[in-house]
Amino acid sequence: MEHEQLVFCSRPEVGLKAIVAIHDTTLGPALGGTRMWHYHSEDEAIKDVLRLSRGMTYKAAISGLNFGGGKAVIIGDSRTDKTEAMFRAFGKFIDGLAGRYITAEDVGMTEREMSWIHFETNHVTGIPKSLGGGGDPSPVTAYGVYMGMKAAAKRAYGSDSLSGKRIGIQGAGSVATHLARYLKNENATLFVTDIFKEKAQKLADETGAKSVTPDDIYTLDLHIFSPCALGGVINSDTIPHLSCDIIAGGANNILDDEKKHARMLQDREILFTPDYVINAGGIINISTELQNEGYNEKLAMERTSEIYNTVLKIFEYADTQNLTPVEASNLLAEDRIQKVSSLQSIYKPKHTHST
Ligand SMILES: NC(=O)c1ccc[n+]([C@@H]2O[C@H](COP(=O)([O-])OP(=O)(O)OC[C@H]3O[C@@H](n4cnc5c(N)ncnc54)[C@H](O)[C@@H]3O)[C@@H](O)[C@H]2O)c1
Repeated sequence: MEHEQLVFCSRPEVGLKAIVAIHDTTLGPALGGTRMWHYHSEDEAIKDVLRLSRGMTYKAAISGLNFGGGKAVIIGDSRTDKTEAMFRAFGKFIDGLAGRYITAEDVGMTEREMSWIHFETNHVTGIPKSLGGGGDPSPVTAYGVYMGMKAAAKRAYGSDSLSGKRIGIQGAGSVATHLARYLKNENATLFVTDIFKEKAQKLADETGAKSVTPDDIYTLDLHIFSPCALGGVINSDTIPHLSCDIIAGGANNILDDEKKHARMLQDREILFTPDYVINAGGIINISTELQNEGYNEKLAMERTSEIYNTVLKIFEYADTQNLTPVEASNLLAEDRIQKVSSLQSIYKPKHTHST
């Protein structure tokens, strides 16, 4: 997948085994979260970090940000294995990359760990608001998913109102919770699921959703299916069971095989809203932490609301070029990277540089 750099970090005394992947730094330093997950093997972790970091390159590019794509994974159980020493060791490895990679939160991480990493490096975002950061980015991510979902509804139904729409949310974690609140306020009819039944039930109780089993979410009769758990859930096994008009979710890499499964959805006339476009609120949020003026929530929300227009633009481009939305989005992102890259031959005195 044409990565620039893959870094293995090991400190057995504190249980740290981490991998950092830097995919592309044409637009700027590689920005992307750290995921802590109980991978079954190193191979599985490598595959995940390679895919996720590539996704970040496209996400930053399509969102108009001056950042490249990177991601890190820590192999371990986020419920039992976390220690201050582990994350400080990780912070030292990040610091060693001297700003080529800037980390943030992802699945399995909280502000507490970001603060531990911050003890050792400044190349970290998503630190608590009390320390000048933006805190947990998931509320902004959810807002972006909501905006992207509305744009998809506009495209499919001619109106972006989600009132009365039957929407299934997979995963009852951070992004899903904030998303469900927006959807409840619009009077959507919600269904939620999680591998931890009590999490799904808690969200259902709060939002008036119906809690369903993890298997049933794929077969429900829905207007919109919103995967907000892990990647790869739209695949050759699940696509034949789906009964929905739109897929618009916050999870990364929702399609198991991007090309093949985007086509399969197109053939079934299911509108797929590219995940990395609509879940970009998180990176947009943390990117404002890196400005000279510091974190700016209002600006983050304003920029995230632009996801609505970006999604409509992608659908239009896909139409005119006879592409799937994912192909269209990838081409638009690559086009921006290429055009910005071609500007590097213009001489610019160092003191005028800005990010
Ligand atoms: N947090 C952010 O700001 C952000 C930004 C961009 C993308 N994302 C992506 O959104 C997704 C969710 O992120 P989050 O921060 O809400 O994570 P989270 O850990 O808070 O929530 C994920 C939830 O999904 C559940 N889950 C896992 N596998 C499942 C399955 N097969 N069926 C049903 N439930 C399942 C987990 O139990 C958990 O409750 C991830 O793919 C993440 O990469 C998050």
